[in-house]
Amino acid sequence: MTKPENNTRPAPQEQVVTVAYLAAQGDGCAKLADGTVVHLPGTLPGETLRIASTDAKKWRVEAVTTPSDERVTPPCPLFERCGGCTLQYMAPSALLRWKTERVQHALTKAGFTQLPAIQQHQVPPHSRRRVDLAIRRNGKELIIGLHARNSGDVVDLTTCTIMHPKILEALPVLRQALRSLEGLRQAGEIKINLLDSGLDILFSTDGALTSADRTRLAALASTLMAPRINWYQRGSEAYETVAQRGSVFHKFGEVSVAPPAGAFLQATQQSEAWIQQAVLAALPAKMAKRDVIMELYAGCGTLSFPLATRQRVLAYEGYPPAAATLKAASGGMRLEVFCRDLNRQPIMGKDLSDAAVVVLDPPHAGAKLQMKQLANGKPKHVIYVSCNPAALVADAAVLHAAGYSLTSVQVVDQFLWSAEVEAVCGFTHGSSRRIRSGPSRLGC
Ligand SMILES: C[S@@+](CC[C@H](N)C(=O)[O-])C[C@H]1O[C@@H](n2cnc3c(N)ncnc32)[C@H](O)[C@@H]1O
Repeated sequence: MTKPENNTRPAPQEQVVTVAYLAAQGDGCAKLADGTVVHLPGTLPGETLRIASTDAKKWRVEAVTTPSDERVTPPCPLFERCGGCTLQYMAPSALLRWKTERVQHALTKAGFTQLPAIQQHQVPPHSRRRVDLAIRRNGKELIIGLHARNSGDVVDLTTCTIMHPKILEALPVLRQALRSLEGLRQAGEIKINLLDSGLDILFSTDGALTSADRTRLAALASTLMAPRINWYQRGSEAYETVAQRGSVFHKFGEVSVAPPAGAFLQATQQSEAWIQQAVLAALPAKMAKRDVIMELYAGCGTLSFPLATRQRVLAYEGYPPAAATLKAASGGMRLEVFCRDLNRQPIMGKDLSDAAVVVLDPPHAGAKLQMKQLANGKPKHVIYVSCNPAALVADAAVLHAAGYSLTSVQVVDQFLWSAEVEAVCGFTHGSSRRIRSGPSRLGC
């Protein structure tokens, strides 16, 4: 018997649309015939597309009929599957321009209508020195990689266009060694930091390590010449060192620090230098000997040590191991370190007003409570390092309302082919100094 035909499914509708702009995550946005805006991932401004839908809500791209000049062949063979570098079809120069526009848009939305010339920087491929990957058992295989697009599956990173070669080369060795761990039942996570002392590894498993596992991990540290491997069982707060074969250190300029496992570092060595230089360049030209810089969200000292070469610095950090690292390395410098949760206990306005400059580099969510206090204290200069344009809108709006003007902006694209962007913004209170506005300058 032949199956009756299902005539209930509607025929797909088709439309031809033109992409007008990119949304925050880089999806192309186009208007349908009825004026509705649709998000079309994988498309670029100016492109003409044939799109189709069966329910008038979800539209898919059938064909890019007029591709943009800025469309390129994605360099990574895993591009279609891996959820990591979703914008690889965009020429790097277009990507940097778009990220710069996002920062400009954020500052304009915050109220700063007159923007200074923006210096831009972009890291090259194969430079990422800090990765956070998922581990999965798949039969006899072990997968280490990033989540697939729109799914919880993990794509094995057999290659990668962003990772530093030293991390990429370690992955086959890690797969081989972690596969044999009895404590790894189905899943785990691994963070790898490429420090000056070598690979620093922090990983988790869903089971307890056996003594045989610990022997295997000691051998793994030797094979990778990794000075340290730390481990925790999922759900546990604390990690432990399971292999240590040498000292762990990382240098910020002349200063050597011993970062805790999984420590925050800027994504690449080059972008770290650009961010440091941008912060130093945003300092006022003249400072008195007694002037103090207050630094909030200091981490292990990426900015603290360069700043301390200029002035006395009071640095605040909320993660105790990072604050301890910073403190341990601060000897002999004009640097005092305080461990403080700035969400619970922000520095009060009256204390901030004593600082000649406040430098802050908050996490992704921004610094809402701390900004209120900055607006109360009104220190003369504020240097804000942003990793999230949405948070920048809110935080910079507080400065605008408090009477600050924007004096410098540098954009650093350190997460190539993603929508992430860093910006270093200098603000001055009550400045009547006219800023030089003009076209952006490419500084990379
Ligand atoms: C974007 S990182 C910047 C670190 C450092 N400036 C650097 O460039 O390496 C943000 C830092 O803020 C710290 N942090 C996050 N939440 C905090 C809080 N509530 N109070 C104080 N510090 C916090 C994190 O531990 C992290 O070190």
